[in-house]
Amino acid sequence: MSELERYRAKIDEIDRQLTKLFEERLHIVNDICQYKINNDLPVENQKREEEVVNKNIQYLDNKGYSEQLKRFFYHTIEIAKQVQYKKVREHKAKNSLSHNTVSSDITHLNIGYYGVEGSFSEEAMLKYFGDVKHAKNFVEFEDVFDAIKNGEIDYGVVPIENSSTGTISQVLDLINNRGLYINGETVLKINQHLIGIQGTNLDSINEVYSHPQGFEQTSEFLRSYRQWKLTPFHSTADSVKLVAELNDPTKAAIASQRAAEIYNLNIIKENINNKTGNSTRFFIISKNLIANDTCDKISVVFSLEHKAGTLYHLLRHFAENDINMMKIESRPQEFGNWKYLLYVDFEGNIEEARVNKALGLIQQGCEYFRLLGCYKQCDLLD
Ligand SMILES: O=C(O)C(=O)C[C@]1(C(=O)O)C=C[C@@H](O)C=C1
Repeated sequence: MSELERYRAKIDEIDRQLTKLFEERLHIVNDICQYKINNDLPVENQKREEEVVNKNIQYLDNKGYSEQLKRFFYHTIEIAKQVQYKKVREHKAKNSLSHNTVSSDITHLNIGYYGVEGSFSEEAMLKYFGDVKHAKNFVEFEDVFDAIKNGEIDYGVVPIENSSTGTISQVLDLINNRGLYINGETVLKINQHLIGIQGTNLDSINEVYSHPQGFEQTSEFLRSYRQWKLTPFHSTADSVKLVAELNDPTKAAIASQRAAEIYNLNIIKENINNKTGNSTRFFIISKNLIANDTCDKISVVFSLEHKAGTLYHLLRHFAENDINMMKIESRPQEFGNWKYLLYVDFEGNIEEARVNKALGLIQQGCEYFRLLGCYKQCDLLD
């Protein structure tokens, strides 16, 4: 046996032991995961991770290997988390598919929407759920998410994308960061109007209120009135409410016809949106992953590592499994600079083998992965 062969024989024996221990560790990780599922605990526990790393550094005879051991445990724990996330995902998918769906009996549900009465989100809620008797409204996007998290409402309705201004990134980030799920979607045609009190006209106005989206969607019309002060407000409907309260012909709002009717104001100039086919897509969100076999659209989010070809290597799993991607959006990660999360919507149901295969492979290729929802896609208006 040459010298090199002798060293390799030693390595082989160490690797054999490591493999055995690795397997044992993963068995325990699975047990921990089951305990976490049963007790509704999160997979990640950063305090425990630090303990694991620091404790083991103490065991080193040669502290010069501290950095390397730290990296070794970083990868080991990362693998443990991926195994747990996969198990949690499978558990949730199984549970939700067997008995859950957005209930058609909505009388006992608490539903909330973004904005005040008359908001587009309220209209979207009525379109999706029908005649909701006791809906709650929330002034900020965060408030809708907080109300779902603390159990004040079962479902929330929020805008996610406008056909001319694009994704409302804040809502996308909130769904992921707050750990909530998308249960459905609906789309509304959005006609924006210039609204004011009796006696207001284009010459009397000096200040206009709206949500920033309202300004963006009507930017071409507003370009002819550069003298107007544009003041962003919580929501378009809230702006109408404010203008009604101010009762001043120099103030106007940009919002829907319905908001103008509710607050008893006049439309000074109708249909001022840049695009005639202006429409907005809304999400119905909740704490639970809710799906049944009628669902045909899936949303996921995963991290993009800082390596050449990562995007291609992850996205190819969609093409190779014959999955039609509908939308991709990249957003900066919450922590760390120049690190991104990729949000992908695609056609399919989480029970399909091709979907599970693709998601499994994507999950293996990234540090962070989360299923955001499996729901029924709505007809997009032209
Ligand atoms: O101890 C736990 O809670 C685990 O899930 C195990 C483990 C690990 O691999 O050591 C994995 C994930 C957690 O973030 C912390 C630790």
